[in-house]
Formats: sequence, C-alpha cells, structure tokens
Amino acid sequence: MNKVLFVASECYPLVKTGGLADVIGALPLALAGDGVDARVLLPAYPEVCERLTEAEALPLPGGKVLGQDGRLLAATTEEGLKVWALDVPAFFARVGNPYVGPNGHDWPDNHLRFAALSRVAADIAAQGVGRWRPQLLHIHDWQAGLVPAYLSADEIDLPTLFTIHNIAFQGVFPAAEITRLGLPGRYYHRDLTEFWGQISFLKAGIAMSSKVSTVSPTYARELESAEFGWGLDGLIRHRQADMCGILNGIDAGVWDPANDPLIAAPYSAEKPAAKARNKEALQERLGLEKDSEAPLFCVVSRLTQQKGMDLLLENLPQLLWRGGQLAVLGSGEADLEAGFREAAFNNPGRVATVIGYNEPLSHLLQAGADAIVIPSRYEPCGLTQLYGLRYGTLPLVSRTGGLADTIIDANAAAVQAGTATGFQFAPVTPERLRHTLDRAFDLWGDRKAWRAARRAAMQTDFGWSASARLYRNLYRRMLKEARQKKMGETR
Ligand SMILES: Nc1ncnc2c1ncn2[C@@H]1O[C@H](COP(=O)(O)OP(=O)(O)O[C@H]2O[C@H](CO)[C@@H](O)[C@H](O)[C@H]2O)[C@@H](O)[C@H]1O
Repeated sequence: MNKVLFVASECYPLVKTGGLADVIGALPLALAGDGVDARVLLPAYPEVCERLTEAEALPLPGGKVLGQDGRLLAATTEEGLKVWALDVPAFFARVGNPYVGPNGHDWPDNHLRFAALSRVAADIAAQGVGRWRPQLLHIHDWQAGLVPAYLSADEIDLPTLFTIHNIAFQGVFPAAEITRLGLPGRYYHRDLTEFWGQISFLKAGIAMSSKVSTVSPTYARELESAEFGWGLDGLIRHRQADMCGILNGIDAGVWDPANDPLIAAPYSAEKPAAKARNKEALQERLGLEKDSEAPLFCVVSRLTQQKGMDLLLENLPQLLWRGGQLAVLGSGEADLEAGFREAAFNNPGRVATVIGYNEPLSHLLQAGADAIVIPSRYEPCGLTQLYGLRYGTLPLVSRTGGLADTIIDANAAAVQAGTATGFQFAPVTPERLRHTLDRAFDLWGDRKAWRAARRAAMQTDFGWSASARLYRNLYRRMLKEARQKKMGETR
C-alpha cells in the first residue's frame, strides 16, 4: 500500500464550505480500493471537534507549532476515513467560518493558521505519526501551499502533488511575515513565494511541489492563459511538463437518487417516474406553484461573479416569460443575494430564493428540479453539474473548465443520437445564456427528447473510480521518479 497524506482545509462531512470538502471526503476512500492508504490532515475547527467525539489525542510530532501548543486528534469517520485534526486552540478554536470571522472579513492571522497546518504536515512527513509515515504528500489549495517550502527548508525529501481547486484564491500576505511563518528569509524569492512584493502561499505550492494538478483537463489548459491564470499563468506555463488535469468524481453513495434519505421519493434511470414527486415536494417546500408543466430550473451555488449568477439574474424575465420556474439556494456577494431575494419577492410562486447554506435542501433541489443552471465565468471542475447528471436534472452550463469536460450539449446530432446530457454555451455572455435557455425550453417542449436526455444524463458514470485510478498512477510515477532521483544522487 502506498501511503499518502492529504493536507486540506476542509473535509466532508466534518467541515464543508464548498467543493473542496467533497473531494477530500471522497477521494481517499476511493483510493483505498486502488491500493493507496490515504489519510487526511485538516484543522480542528469547533465543528470538526464536535463530530470527532471518539478521537484519540496525540502529541504534535514537532512538539509545538509556530510557538503554539496543540495536539492531533486521530479518528476514523463513520465512512471509514482516517483523519488527523490539528487542534491548536490559538488558531482554530473560534466560532465562525474556517476562513472568515463574524465581521465578514478574513481572519487576520490566516497566514499563521494555515502555515501551522502546512508546518505540521511537514513534521508528519519527517517523523510520521506512530508507525505511519507518508511516502507522498497530496496537498490542496493555498492553505496547504507552504508544505513544500517547509519540506525543502528542513531538507525532507518527499514528493508532493499540489492540486489547484481554484486559482483565484491565492493566500497572499505581507512579505514581512515570512519569518513569523518559520521560513528562512531566502524563501522570499521570485522563483518561490514572492508575488508582486508579497508572499503567495498558492505560488509556493505551484512553484515548489514535485507535480501540480488541477481538477479538469480543460482548466489545466486554461490556466496557461492570462485570462484564467490570475497572474500565475507564466509560472503554470513554466511548469507545464509537470502539470495535469484530473476530473473530480462524485461520492455515489452520498449522491444517489435511488437511495437518498434527504429527498422525497427514490428514483433511478430505469424508474424515473418518482422524480415528479420530488418536484412537487420541492415546489411545496419553497412555496412555488405546483405546476408540473413548468420546467423548474435550480441553482445551488456560491452567489458570485465566478459562478456567473449576474447573467442568470439578467435573463430571469426571459425564463419567466417562457413559463419556467426558478429555485435558488446559495449565499455570497451582497448585490447578488439582494437580486435573487428581490426576484422571489416580485414573482411569488414562480421564483423562490433561499439565502444560506443548507446541505439537505441541496439534495432536494437536485432531485426536484428539471435543470440546474451553472453559467460560470470559469469553473475548475464543478460538482453540482455532476450531481445534476446523477439526479436527471439537466445541467445548463457555460463551456469552460470541467463544465466543458463533463456535459454533452443537446445539439441536433447529440439529440438524434440520444447522447445529449445537458446544454452548453459560449462565450459567457447574457445573450448566449438567453439563447441556450431558449434551447432548453424547446427541448422541454419535446418531452420524449427531454426524457431521453435525462436518461443519458443519469446513466453517465462520474463516480470516483476512473479518476482515483489516474491519481494512483500519478502517485506511482512520482514515487518511481523520486526513487530514480535518489539512486542518481547516491551513484
Ligand atoms: N448554499 C448551499 N447550500 C448547500 N450546499 C451548497 C451551497 N452552495 C454550494 N453548495 C455545495 O458546495 C459544493 C460546491 O461545489 P463546486 O464544485 O461548485 O465547488 P466550489 O466552487 O466551491 O469549489 C472549487 O473546488 C471544487 C472541487 O475541486 C471544483 O469542483 C470547483 O470547480 C471549484 O470552484 C457542492 O457540493 C454544492 O452542492
């Protein structure tokens, strides 16, 4: 068994603010079937501690971390995932979001909090926990970006894979903080952590890891361009030979319409009839008219510019004029929240908006809606379109990143062949979205074709097994390269 330590700031079901948690909660379990013993290191926020009641407390491998006392809480979740929660009260025992305080601003010491996570990961790499020592570290997003810097500073020779889930979140902090992070000043260098006069944790991860991946092949290519690279496209191009894109999968146990305790009635590709009962239940729950003829579009998303939610608001009159309904679950930018609230207020029975984060309701939306709208300006992979496929809720998506890689557009040829699974549009403009909403209404008008697309969508396999195998192969290649490098050095 290859031993791999995952390092990340979220992990479903312990703590989740977005798609990263879903990946960290599911991929290690999928890898177990492929001969990889993957364990997860994450911060012990209060909600994590609450859920790990049976945890065993272990000393930190490095004694203290960045001068603070702490411990590791070792536990196995109900799903069988082995985790170490990093319990450093000075950094993590606070009420609020993992990244943002009650005042809506980032915690002012985020650089120290997540440097501590990376520092402890490097200590585990050096000393192990008990008899378990990783052979490779799989680190995720900027919160784990300093891991290779600590490994390098301590001359610990272990391969690292850095996965970018969203390049827009970069973890950029004042350069003067470098010594408080416990890194030698020489690491503030333009080839390592320096980014426009500041320190970027994300840049450190990309520049210093053995290999870099992202969560879809199309996003891997897009990152090489100035439009998508957020100032790091040059570095990404420089690392092209070590870069790849591997699609996310979904946890088919958690997201299964045939066996989902959070929906009104079970259904499947073979027996889809009960999807209608979920539509009714959703309409009732949200105060929408019980209109089975109206195509019900839904949104489950952060309400942000990234997700293109302004484009959807702009097209709401068209969606309503053609007889559709809209159900929105999300939270995010104040003007978008206000826009969707107002839309619900002005269109009772036709538009419903729930502002907030609600995991159970997200399942009912996927089960009850006919289509899910994801007009993202960029989308590294996207998970909600995959849940939509599984639940026969046709994704209407922009052609970018993972959305481009997972949805087959209902053009005439695909409809004819019975292979269409949703709708795609490009470029990401209000006009193209409007045109594609029209195409969706036209297909809805041909119920037989809609049902065929729904069946094709539900039969698409986006479980983790194929992608887990790609990760396993990549780990093996990295371990082999590391061995060869060592042999070369000792010769
Ligand atoms: N209000 C709400 N209530 C309940 N659940 C909600 C919710 N809002 C969102 N969710 C859930 O959060 C997850 C969001 O998944 P996305 O793929 O859209 O990821 P996100 O953009 O957060 O993360 C980034 O990382 C992931 C993982 O790699 C990439 O897929 C993605 O492209 C990238 O932007 C889904 O499970 C969704 O159901």
